[in-house]
Amino acid sequence: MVNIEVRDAYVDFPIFDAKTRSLKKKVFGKVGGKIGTGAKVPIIEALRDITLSLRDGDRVALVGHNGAGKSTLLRLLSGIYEPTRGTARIRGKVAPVFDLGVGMDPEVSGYENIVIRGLFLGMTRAQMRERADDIAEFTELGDYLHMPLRTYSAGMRVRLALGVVTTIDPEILILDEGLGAVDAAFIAKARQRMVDLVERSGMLVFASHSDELLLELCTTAIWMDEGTIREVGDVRDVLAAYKGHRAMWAGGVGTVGP
Ligand SMILES: Nc1ncnc2c1ncn2[C@@H]1O[C@H](COP(=O)(O)OP(=O)(O)OP(=O)(O)O)[C@@H](O)[C@H]1O
Repeated sequence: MVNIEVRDAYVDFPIFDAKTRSLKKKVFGKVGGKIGTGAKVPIIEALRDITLSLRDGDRVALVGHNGAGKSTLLRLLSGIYEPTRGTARIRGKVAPVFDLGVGMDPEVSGYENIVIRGLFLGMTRAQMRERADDIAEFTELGDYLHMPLRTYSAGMRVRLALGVVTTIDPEILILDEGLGAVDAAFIAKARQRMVDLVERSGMLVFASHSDELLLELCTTAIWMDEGTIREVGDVRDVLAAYKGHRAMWAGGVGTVGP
């Protein structure tokens, strides 16, 4: 059975080397979680009072401005962070995809990295060997797959990582956006593989600033704001509410043309 239950969860980061004097001037920024200065050490309250229940088949988008707590929540849902207070119970095997480059070794070849990255995401060596040809073809990296990863450009690395990620069979797929370095044509090619990946995943939680991708892959959405859940609902409704707020927050209404 695949599910995640989070109850009254908080995640705090105490900052031991902060310049507390300037914090007391209370110059508040527009982004980020609340900074508590009551204790001896300033504490960033990245998540506050999170209660959430996710089931098999859920396809959840996470939206919110920079520092709203999306990545922290994804790490909590992956079991990478423990809540400071409250509980987070995760049932199912999690494939966390935060930084596409994590779990790769710059000194070994692209082919070897296909296996290493697959192991990192919970696959077996045999499963990855079986899928290596398909991944190789998808990446279009040709003979570069025999070269050490350190010789690859940023976009070439993302191609390899995306090739691997889109062949796995996850129970719980946790995705943080990180597709910036690849060219648009490759993203278009990767899109169908992403859709197939999500279809065979038990559960998806996906944080992204791309409305288009969220609408394609997700059915419900959670709007994070200053470390709390501001709204949960149908992905279209929540995106519309968030975008309306974002336009107001930026000091304008809608987009400003040239
Ligand atoms: N390792 C950390 N140490 C200290 N503070 C952190 C750490 N990680 C996150 N934070 C703080 O927690 C808050 C939430 O950050 P988080 O990365 O979850 O935001 P986000 O919604 O993913 O933002 P973005 O859209 O910019 O990626 C921010 O105020 C950030 O400064």
